[in-house]
Amino acid sequence: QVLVENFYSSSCPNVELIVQQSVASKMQATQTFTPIPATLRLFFHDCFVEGCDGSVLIASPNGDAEKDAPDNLSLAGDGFDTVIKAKQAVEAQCPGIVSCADVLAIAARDVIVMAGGPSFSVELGRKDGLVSKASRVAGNLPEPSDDLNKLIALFTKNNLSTMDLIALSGAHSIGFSHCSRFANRLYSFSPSSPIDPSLDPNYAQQLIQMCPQNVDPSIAVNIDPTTPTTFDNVYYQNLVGGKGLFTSDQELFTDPRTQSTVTDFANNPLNFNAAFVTAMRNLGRVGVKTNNQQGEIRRDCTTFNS
Ligand code: HEM
Ligand SMILES: [Ca+2]
Repeated sequence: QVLVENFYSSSCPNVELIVQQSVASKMQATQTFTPIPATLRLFFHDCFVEGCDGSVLIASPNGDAEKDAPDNLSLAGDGFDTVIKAKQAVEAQCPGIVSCADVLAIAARDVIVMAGGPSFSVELGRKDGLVSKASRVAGNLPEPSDDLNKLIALFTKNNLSTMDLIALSGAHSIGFSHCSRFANRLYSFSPSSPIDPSLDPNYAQQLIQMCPQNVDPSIAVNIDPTTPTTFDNVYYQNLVGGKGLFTSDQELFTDPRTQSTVTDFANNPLNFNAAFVTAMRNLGRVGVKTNNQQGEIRRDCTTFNS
């Protein structure tokens, strides 16, 4: 019923090395940063819908799989590709042994390390789920406009604490967002103030420059304007300075319930790292399936076995 760190120690002792090397060659091949944030976000979106079970990886010819849901359309292809390739590398040495859900969990850790974040051991033993439906996504993923009450409620539903919410939001230390996800904060915040007053005015002007009204919907900006390709605690320093990109980010500093933790993480990178590692382990336990009734070891991450 529970995950363990050494789950594959006799059945596939090199699994973590194989995944890490595969992720490294994906990085070599793409020559961009994009696989790193894409893989981390993919893990989050997997765990919050049906649990950490690889359900997000399934491709449907009918376009009705989990990945086809509106909330998942902005998951970058490089994240899927990173996991699918890593699983292929694992299958070549340990066929039918390691789940896609576990490969995704290992890859998510590896990309954090590649971006300069903390390393940690990953609990393993997940089975791959048997359900992947677009219709099961709505309401299970947070929206960038969510306030703290909504965020806490959603994380609580997944057995995650407010501390986990604050720490995991630090993933927004890396990666990109499309303009549409925060444009309301620049142009239509409230009748009296079209620009969200919790935004630093200079940062707001920069965002308006990068994201003019009617901007090409494919344009994306760095979520962390300061150190966008380093996994660090500067995200929290940004929040203190009014440079949280989403309402969901900025709320963590605005709301008195979470402000002191944000300030602590801004000042103490080691406290952030420790909380993040704990929170990633908690995230990796969400809704996991560990027996053969609940799931399978998928051979190809994009299709159920049959
Ligand atoms: C707390 C509530 C959260 C909200 C509302 C949220 C929302 C978003 C949004 C709107 C984007 C931009 C997507 C786009 O336009 O392409 C994004 C990107 C991202 N999110 Fe979150 N997120 C949250 C939590 C998390 C968590 C817990 C993680 C991982 C542990 C995470 C990791 C990422 C990463 C790495 C990106 C960048 C993706 C890329 O560059 O491909 N987010 N998030
Ligand atoms: Ca899932």
